[in-house]
Amino acid sequence: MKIAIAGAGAMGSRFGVKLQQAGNAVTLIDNWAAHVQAIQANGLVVTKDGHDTVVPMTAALPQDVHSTFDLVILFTKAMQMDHMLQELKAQLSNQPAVLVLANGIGNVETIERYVPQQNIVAGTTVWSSSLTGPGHITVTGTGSISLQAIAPDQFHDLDRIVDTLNGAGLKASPAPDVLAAIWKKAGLNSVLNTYCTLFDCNIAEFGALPNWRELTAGVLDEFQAVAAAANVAFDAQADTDLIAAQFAPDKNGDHYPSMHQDMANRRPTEIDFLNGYVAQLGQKLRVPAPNNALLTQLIHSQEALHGIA
Ligand SMILES: NC(=O)C1=CN([C@@H]2O[C@H](COP(=O)(O)OP(=O)(O)OC[C@H]3O[C@@H](n4cnc5c(N)ncnc54)[C@H](OP(=O)(O)O)[C@@H]3O)[C@@H](O)[C@H]2O)C=CC1
Ligand SMILES: CC(C)(CO)C(=O)C(=O)O
Repeated sequence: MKIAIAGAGAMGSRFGVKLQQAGNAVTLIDNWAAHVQAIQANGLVVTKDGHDTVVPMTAALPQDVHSTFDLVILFTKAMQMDHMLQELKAQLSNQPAVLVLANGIGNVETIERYVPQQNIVAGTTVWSSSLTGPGHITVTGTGSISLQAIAPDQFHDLDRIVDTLNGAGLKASPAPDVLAAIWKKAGLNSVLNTYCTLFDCNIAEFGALPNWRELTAGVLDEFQAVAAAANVAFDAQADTDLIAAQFAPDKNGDHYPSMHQDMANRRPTEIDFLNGYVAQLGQKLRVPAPNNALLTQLIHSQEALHGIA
């Protein structure tokens, strides 16, 4: 398959390598010029278990991409997605399938402004990765992907996408209810990303806290109440189990969540698409979500203290 990874930071690069190694023609597209130039000049450096591998890859700034693709995988941050879609309008006019696996709630609504519903596939992933510097990622653990077409009756290529991802060892499977899957992942991120950032710890260290279950329930019980009012299926207990499954080192125990990486790199976080989204929706639906509102304020305060606009 001819695949564009639009947003080739930590995750986009990790997925790009795996898809290329499985025989796909992959182009990494990103707006960070130093990152693109480093890959063009030296290849992408992937550090795993202390060993570096250099992978030659095609990388380009969005304005320098002139080919068309069968599949565009969107892996920007939630707040960069609109801009990336605008930049790729010419490529999107060729009607590729567009797959989004970025974290946060509300990405599909952004994509629908540029891509017909029948071409959109959405999902979530618990793979992880860190962007260590321009042209350099560090990876640990393994993960999986859940995905579904937004208009399943009109999209007939899901099996091909699932097979392509699985051919690259990415462990993909169709989700019966994609909105429920997105909320489930957002619940996990609203616990792990937010607390690990505030406590400056990795996922295993959060899991070792004696009160991790109370901290988790404070977030997820509110998610469940807001989800019920919004007619979205959400099970706080199932999400707690998914969170507990991340603590092992061969899963995501050694990983510092992407929000922690953003704060460390002095970059804006996705908090408004996670706890902040649920706090705001709760306000609109008259379902109180004070813990999520407070956590949103705490992260924004930390951003301000770090000088992040
Ligand atoms: N990292 C992870 O383990 C996981 C992340 N996700 C989700 O995947 C999506 C993509 O996240 P992720 O891959 O972590 O994103 P990254 O932060 O690695 O990269 C996103 C973009 O931010 C910019 N950027 C990042 N770091 C720098 C820097 N130091 N200097 C300049 N620009 C920089 C680049 O684009 P630009 O120049 O255009 O700003 C880059 O494409 C998000 O929704 C995230 O929540 C999901 C699962 C796990
Ligand atoms: C915590 C993790 C790895 C879960 O997959 C994630 O989504 C992130 O770092 O943003």
